[in-house]
Amino acid sequence: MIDLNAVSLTPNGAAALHDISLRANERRIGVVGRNGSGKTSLARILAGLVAPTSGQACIAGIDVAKDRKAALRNVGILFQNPDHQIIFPTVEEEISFGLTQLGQPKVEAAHNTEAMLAQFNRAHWAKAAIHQLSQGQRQLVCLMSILAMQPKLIILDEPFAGLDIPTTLHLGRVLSQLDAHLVHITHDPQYLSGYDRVIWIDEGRIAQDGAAKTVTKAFVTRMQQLGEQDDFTHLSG
Ligand SMILES: Nc1ncnc2c1ncn2[C@@H]1O[C@H](COP(=O)(O)OP(=O)(O)OP(=O)(O)O)[C@@H](O)[C@H]1O
Repeated sequence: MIDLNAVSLTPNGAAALHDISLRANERRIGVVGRNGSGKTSLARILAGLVAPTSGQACIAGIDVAKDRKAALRNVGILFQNPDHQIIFPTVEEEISFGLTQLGQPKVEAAHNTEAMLAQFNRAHWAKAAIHQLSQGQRQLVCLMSILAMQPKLIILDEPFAGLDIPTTLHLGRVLSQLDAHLVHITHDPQYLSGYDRVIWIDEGRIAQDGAAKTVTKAFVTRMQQLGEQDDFTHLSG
């Protein structure tokens, strides 16, 4: 599913990712790392939203930076802040937009939008004004927009940040039931229990990659050691 070959990303001259090579086919992959370590940069590369400065990123055999249309079919990305993703005033417009981007005629897109809302028992949201929904509800709209497009891989960049406990649990249940492959970026390793693989990114490089339990344990131990030092010298920039 994921094939990164010597990927580097150097926006504005400073490297965010250095020479990352990675092959992965697990269904549930976690990504952890400090602030500024390169997690979001990696997410944007995987989704094809930015092209690597050097190297190549392929998802399901597609170079996602070069073939944007195929990338849209294969990869969905859910950002931490739904407002960075939402473009349209109503829920049905937001969900059907992605489907028309995939080439579905308006009638088909409308039908599939209705089906997606019904699947989440949210048919009554169709005409709702998105700005009147809560952050958790807007996050669910974004997730429905992505799921409607039936991607093979979904990238989650801190999907629970700012959500209350019941909303987090609800979204977590929805995510755990998905057939799609997930790459879940988080600062909270508890969300990665039961995952197939965890990758720890540090200063734009893979610091550790392996079984979820082993990597999250090493990561937490290291983060606690750094926390005890009580300084911010590791923050890049
Ligand atoms: N478009 C850009 N222009 C300049 N620098 C960038 C750009 N995108 C990322 N960077 C830099 O690359 C580094 C990695 O940033 P990134 O957002 O990927 O980190 P992160 O691990 O997601 O951080 P956080 O956990 O704080 O969200 C940072 O030093 C950041 O300032």
